[in-house]
Amino acid sequence: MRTVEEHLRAVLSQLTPLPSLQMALLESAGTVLAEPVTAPVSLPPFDNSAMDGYAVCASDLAVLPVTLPVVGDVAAGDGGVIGIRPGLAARIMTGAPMPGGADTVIPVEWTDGGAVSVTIRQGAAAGNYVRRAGEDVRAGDVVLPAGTRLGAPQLGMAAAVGRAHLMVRPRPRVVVLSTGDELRDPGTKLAYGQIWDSNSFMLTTAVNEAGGKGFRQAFVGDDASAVREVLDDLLARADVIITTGGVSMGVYDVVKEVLSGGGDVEFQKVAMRPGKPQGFGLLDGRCPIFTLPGNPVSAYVSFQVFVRPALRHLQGLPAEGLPVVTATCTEPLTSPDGIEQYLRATLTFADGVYSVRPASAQGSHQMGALADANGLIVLPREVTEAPAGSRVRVLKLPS
Ligand SMILES: Nc1nc2c(c(=O)[nH]1)N[C@H]1C(S)=C(S)[C@@H](COP(=O)(O)OP(=O)(O)OC[C@H]3O[C@@H](n4cnc5c(N)ncnc54)[C@H](O)[C@@H]3O)O[C@H]1N2
Ligand code: MOO
Repeated sequence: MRTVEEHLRAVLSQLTPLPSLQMALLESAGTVLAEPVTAPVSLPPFDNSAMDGYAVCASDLAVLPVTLPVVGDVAAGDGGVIGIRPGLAARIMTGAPMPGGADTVIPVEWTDGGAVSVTIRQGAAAGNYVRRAGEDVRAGDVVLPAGTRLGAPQLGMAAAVGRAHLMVRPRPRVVVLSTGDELRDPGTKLAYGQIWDSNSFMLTTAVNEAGGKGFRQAFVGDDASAVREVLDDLLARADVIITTGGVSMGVYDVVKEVLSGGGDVEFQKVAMRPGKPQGFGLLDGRCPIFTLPGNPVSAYVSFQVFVRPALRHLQGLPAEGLPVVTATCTEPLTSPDGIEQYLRATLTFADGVYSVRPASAQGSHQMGALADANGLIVLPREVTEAPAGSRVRVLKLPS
């Protein structure tokens, strides 16, 4: 049997990051920058007011109250035609350019709010509520390095430095296909022996959580020609395909049957629980395909351990898995020798320390315990026993 590390290495060795392309700003949400973004101008581009009030000369505020004539208004967006000198004030709005000659801003609350002349009750030194040109970003600064995942603040930053398009690596389009004669769509009636397809919904969501673009394909039954037809079809629109089911030792294990022949996909037993039967390859020599086991918990754990790092690699990011913490386990644990075990668990953080409690239900069909968990305890291959109070590694599940 392969170890988890060996299987992951074998998967990653066959993947190359997706080519970068130019995308409009909003479309690029969730993609990864393939170029550094530099600021063509400083931000703010000009000295401006942080408050609605009056632009004045600080030297006029030595004795208070003081009354000054108001020479005019400056609003945000004004081209800055107004200037003042000592003895004068300009009414100014937040974001408006500082008038020439003014060196400080007095908020309207510290004044009588006059339009023709203003009486100022409270003073301030030069620079009060003035936002200086370049105090946020300087022209020429790299504001977003290549390899940044574009979330809301990063898109805002790109827009703030005037970018309408960015060179990015797109979110990999990942199509999830469940297989099995027993499957039916949620919302329909079940006959005895049937179950609702949960894997495709779970994994499509997991893809999105991992930065990919998930698409759920309607499930197919245990029919080799139907599976082959759907897979052929998916080649045109998927960067990655994930199947679930049909890969163990049963006589209806149709995914294995369809993909074993061509040599594109290798089926392996990996020394892990859950998730032992794994398949991976390049369909038609080009499209990565993961054939994950059908048991829902096995499929989910396999996704987090193998598919998540692969999706990151495709986006040119380090092929990392879920974040890991060390926690004190509240219960004694046992594990078969030579198998890496992933136990569904509840992770808590109190007084600066993580504790973790394994779920009592650890079957690979037991979705209840998975849905209730926020962590996976990882027991390495060589560990067969861990007494209560042991320090264990825990993968934090996306929330
Ligand atoms: N003789 C052996 N039998 C099994 C072995 C083995 O080594 N020798 N391995 C077991 C392990 S471990 C796993 S994991 C499963 C993997 O089986 P398959 O990938 O072939 O999956 P299926 O047989 O199609 O289904 C397994 C199980 O999961 C349910 N399932 C399948 N798809 C879905 C879905 N989309 N949504 C919800 N549930 C699904 C299915 O009904 C089965 O109960 O094989 C063991 N057997
Ligand atoms: O490996 Mo199976 O994935 O244990 O249930």
